[in-house]
Amino acid sequence: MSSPATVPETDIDIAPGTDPDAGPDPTPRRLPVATPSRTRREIVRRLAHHRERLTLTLLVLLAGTAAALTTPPLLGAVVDAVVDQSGRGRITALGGALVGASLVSAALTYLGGRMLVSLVQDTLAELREDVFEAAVGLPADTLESSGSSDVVSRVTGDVEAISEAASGVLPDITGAALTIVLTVAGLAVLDPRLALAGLVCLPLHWYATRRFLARSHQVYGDIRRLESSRGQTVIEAVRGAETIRAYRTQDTHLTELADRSELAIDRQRDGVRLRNRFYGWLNAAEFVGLAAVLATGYALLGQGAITLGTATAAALYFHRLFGPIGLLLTSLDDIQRATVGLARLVGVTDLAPSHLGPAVSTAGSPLPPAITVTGVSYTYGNAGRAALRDVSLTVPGGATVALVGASGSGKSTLARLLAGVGRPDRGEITVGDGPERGPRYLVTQEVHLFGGTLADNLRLAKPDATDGELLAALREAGADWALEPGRGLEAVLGGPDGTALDDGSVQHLALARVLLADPPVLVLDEPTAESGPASRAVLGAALARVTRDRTSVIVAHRLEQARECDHIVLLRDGQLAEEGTHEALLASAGEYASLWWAYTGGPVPAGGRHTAGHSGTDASAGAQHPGTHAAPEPNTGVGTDKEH
Ligand SMILES: Nc1ncnc2c1ncn2[C@@H]1O[C@H](COP(=O)(O)OP(=O)(O)OP(=O)(O)O)[C@@H](O)[C@H]1O
Repeated sequence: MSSPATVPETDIDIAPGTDPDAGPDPTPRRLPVATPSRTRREIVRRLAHHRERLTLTLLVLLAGTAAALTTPPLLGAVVDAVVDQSGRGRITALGGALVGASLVSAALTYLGGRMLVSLVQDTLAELREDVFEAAVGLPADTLESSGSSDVVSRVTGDVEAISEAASGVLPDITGAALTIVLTVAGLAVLDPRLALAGLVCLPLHWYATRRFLARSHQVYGDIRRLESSRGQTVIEAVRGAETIRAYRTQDTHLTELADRSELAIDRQRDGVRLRNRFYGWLNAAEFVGLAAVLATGYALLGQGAITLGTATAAALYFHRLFGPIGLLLTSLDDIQRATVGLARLVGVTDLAPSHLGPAVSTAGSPLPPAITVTGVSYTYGNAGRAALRDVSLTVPGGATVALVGASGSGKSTLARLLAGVGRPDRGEITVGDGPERGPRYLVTQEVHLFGGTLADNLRLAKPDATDGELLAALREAGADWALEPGRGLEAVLGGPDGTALDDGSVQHLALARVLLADPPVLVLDEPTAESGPASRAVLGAALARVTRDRTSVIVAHRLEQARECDHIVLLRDGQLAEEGTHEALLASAGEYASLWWAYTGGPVPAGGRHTAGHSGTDASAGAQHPGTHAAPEPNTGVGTDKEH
């Protein structure tokens, strides 16, 4: 596979080039937005899952509308009965039928509306879940480059817009659409000429609607993007409040926020202007249509072609259309907003791994997959220098490979790419026979603990794990502290009343999560870096158990950790400098050997020097001058650049 496809093979657009917020500040690359046809297909596909419910709902609504449409002819019949002096009995019977039809219509319309809302809300809930799932699974670089508020605004603002449209206008517009169709049919039954007269308003409706839709899609899309961009500015300012205060750049940030708010407000004003013009056109169309029906009715009555009751029924029918047509067209506003929201949600779901290509399947394969890295280069967006340059290596299936090298040599960057977090600018990474994406698991030293119990934190990795499995994983990960009396799976972690865990314990928990998730490929970035010497030994043993039977890559800060691995890769300045087994690398007397002898106080390789006897020497510390075999300084801890 060549360089990464940022957008999958589904037909989705990156937000249009006419990005209105390209004004005050270049905004981050946006998450994709699905095209209208892709959005339609997705909605149809999702509704098809509820085919029976949908059919039943439409039938109930149709029956309700049909019942309502019996009222104009019944009223017309009352008029004729009065004109013909048919007697009180007939008029009373017609009145009773009118009341009955109205009650049946109201009951069925209410029931159909409730059924429709519940159906749409269920479908929306499924979509929302998929969006969350896709967002959580997005590579960090996609999220970083699109700005976190983009995702946030999609799962809040967009879902809200759709939800409002679904419960507010959708039942009404479905009823309105049915009413329009049945009313025109009713008019045609009364007299086709009356129906034709009513239809003269259609060209005006058509013109106004097309004009409105053509512009409003763009305007509403712009509004949502501008709001998301404004949100991003606020989030960034809150996150960086300390820095902003330290550098006294509050004014700059406030100006930027004001600029973005101004842009959003301007575009919202455009939206209001657009709507007002549209409503003006609708009123004009209704005036023309009713005038045409009344004039035609008057002419036909004059010729004796219809009765007064029929003319009355026709006028009432047409008048009944005002409401539904107006409602349908004015609801286009909400529908348009909801459609824009849907396109943005479908755009995110299309980024889910299932849409990006087949996941690597290890089913049926006895060995965990090998990882092949070919000519991989990577540069961070804001950095001038490449973090990785043309790196190629192979991790055989089931092997454990250590990455070592000076601080900043690219170990963490390579680890992230190997774990599928971010994609190389050039070159490719394959896992087994599969593409770049696959079931890989990354553990960094920054293990996140969520509020909740120990069991909750473990079940993140395997939601259906039994208590027995959780305890077994903890035991195997060396987390004996968790099994002590008074602790246990229900111990609450974090918070004022919760159990505080030290760094080593948190690492145990991370390893237990790996055992539960049981991934075929595991990438561990500095897994024991934060632990003290005693717990380091326990963690080291646990690490050996965790890496067993999987393909593992470990960013090894301590050389004794690297020594335990099947293969060692030394990076220098973003390039692969040395690789081999511990013994082979010592024999070659290169940089690795130099670091090792410095650490253990053993022989000094030719041309090298070392400071002997550091306990716990960091494999990356001290080697700040790429290419030199300078001995490491005493261990000063782990690399400091943790901005990944
Ligand atoms: N988020 C980032 N943005 C820009 N540059 C970065 C970022 N993260 C790392 N770098 C740069 O990329 C290069 C490789 O960094 P990386 O963290 O991969 O090295 P490392 O060998 O893991 O270092 P350490 O042992 O200190 O963690 C360094 O020059 C670093 O400054």
